[in-house]
Amino acid sequence: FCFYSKEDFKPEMMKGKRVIVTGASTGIGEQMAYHLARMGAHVLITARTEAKLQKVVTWCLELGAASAHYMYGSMEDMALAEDVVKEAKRLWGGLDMLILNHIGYTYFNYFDGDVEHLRKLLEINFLSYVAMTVSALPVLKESGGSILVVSSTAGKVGIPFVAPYSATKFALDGFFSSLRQELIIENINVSITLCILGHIATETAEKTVSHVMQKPGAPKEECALEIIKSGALRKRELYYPYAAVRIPLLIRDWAPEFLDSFTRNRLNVENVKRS
Ligand SMILES: NC(=O)C1=CN([C@@H]2O[C@H](COP(=O)(O)OP(=O)(O)OC[C@H]3O[C@@H](n4cnc5c(N)ncnc54)[C@H](OP(=O)(O)O)[C@@H]3O)[C@@H](O)[C@H]2O)C=CC1
Ligand SMILES: CC(C)CCC[C@@H](C)[C@H]1CC[C@H]2[C@@H]3C(=O)C=C4C[C@@H](O)CC[C@]4(C)[C@H]3CC[C@]12C
Repeated sequence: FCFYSKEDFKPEMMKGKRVIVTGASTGIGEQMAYHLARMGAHVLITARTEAKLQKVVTWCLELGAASAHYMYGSMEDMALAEDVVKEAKRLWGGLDMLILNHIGYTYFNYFDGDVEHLRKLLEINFLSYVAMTVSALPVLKESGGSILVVSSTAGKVGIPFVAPYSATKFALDGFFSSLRQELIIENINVSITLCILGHIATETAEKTVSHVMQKPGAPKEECALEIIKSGALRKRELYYPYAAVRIPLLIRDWAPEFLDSFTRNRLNVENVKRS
């Protein structure tokens, strides 16, 4: 019964919806913008590099977006985070979906003790997500909208060489899982979907980790579509690729030492030289 009663995703669900996608100049965010455009949504995309955003907007219009706009700047600046939501209100008079996806640059290596890097990364990867959510909640309440938070296996289990990044992703789980409970208690019709992603073949990821991974990452196009679907269906969490993410999570609380050693064995750690 549970299986058959589940609602299916249809692209028409996103037609005319007003969506913000952050970090959409490259990678998974860029692919989400293209999927949304094909579905006939209104999109407002963000990142730091204006030239790349311009190209993505042009493609979105070509693909059939109801409208496509961009805003550029660094998400270290909480004023920008708030301005993006203000711009959506100005353009469309409301908002249906907030997709929080951007991340700041981080290294893949032994923790180097740089606390300032961690502080900056917390601002970009975590605090700006909270700031955007605070600004967007009133309009999302009006529309019965959704918040999608893009996270990672490294935001649920301990993975070596990503200590600062991992900290910011664990923070997202704590904050947004707590907020989700409060929205439910108060009968507020805004969904929160935490998207737990494994290794995805984006340019940044391939550059950063191809030397330690034994297999190539999953396709970014399919990943982007699964994220949109999970938000439209108001799921609590998404696991993509399903088995590669879900199985470690099931092992996590029952055999943590086993998962730790399995993870270390799965990475070519000898290729990581202390920098
Ligand atoms: N790829 C992977 O293997 C995995 C990715 N994820 C998650 O998926 C999401 C997307 O990752 P992916 O597509 O690989 O990332 P990319 O590096 O391809 O894209 C990152 C985006 O964020 C923007 N960005 C970078 N720095 C800032 C900043 N300071 N302020 C605002 N925007 C910024 C970039 O544009 P610009 O440089 O122009 O600002 C770009 O648009 C992230 O949340 C990541 O944690 C999770 C698990 C695995
Ligand atoms: C059970 C285990 C075998 C699973 C191991 C999976 C590990 C190796 C996977 C899961 C999540 C992945 C990281 C991620 O989330 C995002 C980024 C940011 C990007 O800019 C650069 C790559 C990086 C650091 C990925 C590196 C590889 C990670 C740690």
